[in-house]
Amino acid sequence: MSGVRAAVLGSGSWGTTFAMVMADAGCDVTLWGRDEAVAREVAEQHSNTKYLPGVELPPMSATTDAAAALAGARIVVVAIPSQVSRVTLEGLREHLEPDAVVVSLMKGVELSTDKRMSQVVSEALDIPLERVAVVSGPNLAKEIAARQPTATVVACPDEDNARLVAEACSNTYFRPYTNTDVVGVELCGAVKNVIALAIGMAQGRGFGWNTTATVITRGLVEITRLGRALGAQPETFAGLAGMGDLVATCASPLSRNHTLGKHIGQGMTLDEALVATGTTAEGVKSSRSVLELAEKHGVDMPITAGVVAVLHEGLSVEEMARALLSRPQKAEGVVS
Ligand SMILES: NC(=O)c1ccc[n+]([C@@H]2O[C@H](COP(=O)([O-])OP(=O)(O)OC[C@H]3O[C@@H](n4cnc5c(N)ncnc54)[C@H](O)[C@@H]3O)[C@@H](O)[C@H]2O)c1
Ligand SMILES: O=P(O)(O)OC[C@H](O)CO
Repeated sequence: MSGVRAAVLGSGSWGTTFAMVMADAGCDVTLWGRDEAVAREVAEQHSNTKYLPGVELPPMSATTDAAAALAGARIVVVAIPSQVSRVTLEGLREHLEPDAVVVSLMKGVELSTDKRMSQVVSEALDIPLERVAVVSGPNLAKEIAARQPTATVVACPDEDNARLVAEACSNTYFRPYTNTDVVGVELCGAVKNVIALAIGMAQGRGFGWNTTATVITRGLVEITRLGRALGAQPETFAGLAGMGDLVATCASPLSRNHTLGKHIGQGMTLDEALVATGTTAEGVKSSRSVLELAEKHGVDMPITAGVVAVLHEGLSVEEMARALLSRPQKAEGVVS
């Protein structure tokens, strides 16, 4: 999409990779981050060795000046940790162009409000939800930065805006599909991180593929159950943002949530696991807000509850497994 001005906020793994995706799609991209050295390296040396070692980036601008990044930007992409997005975006609101479409790449649910990231973006920037899109799918940044083929979902209530964003990130290795089910796509992205933590815990404890397949499948049931209670479309859960991302995140050692869970399963404390994993593992905090959201809507999410209990309440992985398997027998299905 030749020449469209885009700003990407967040110069970590996914922000830098998505800036690369859009630049390779023909956009005129400026990457914004807090770190002056990273911005200089991206702009002058076409690399970001802290987050994407060994990757050669296409030419793009990079700055720590948010006003400069946002000036003239038709598309603004947000790729910072979910829990700091509200305060960060409130500080940038005055620089947003009046016609800008804002894209959330974040896969989390806000603590204290239990809001999805598109809701947080809309409130923090004071723009309608029709101008907020979300991108979610099986999108491990390091594989995409190596220009390996993948697909994703661009969801927005306004189909024209979904198409605008899809065109702006469509290139030879990245294929977006559009969708209007923002609730479903966003919940898939946030809750799969919690399920990936559970699978990492199981694998770290030494459990094999039967356990992994069980947790993926029943995890998808939990995501679907919550999504349906919140008005999502059932078919979203079988798509790229649902099953697709669950498979990628739960199978790959590149997933930070999976890796952190594995450290816990191998016996580390949460603090030790956070240090060992580094960068953002959204599921650690979002597991609590997802569980709260489920409780508010009367939705049963036993795997999510188990993850919260292991991470934050001192339950062991063995105790979590026993608790999950000792629940009353029932028929298989999404609603049960
Ligand atoms: N990495 C992936 O493969 C991937 C893929 C899809 C979605 N995501 C999602 O994208 C979001 C960002 O993840 P990431 O992988 O880029 O994380 P990251 O840890 O690699 O980078 C986060 C960036 O945000 C910056 N940051 C942190 N606090 C900030 C603040 N207060 N103000 C401004 N900048 C701040 C950090 O300096 C860093 O540059 C997460 O919600 C994640 O779930 C990541
Ligand atoms: O590294 P994770 O666990 O944040 O997962 C990255 C992406 O969300 C995978 O699609």
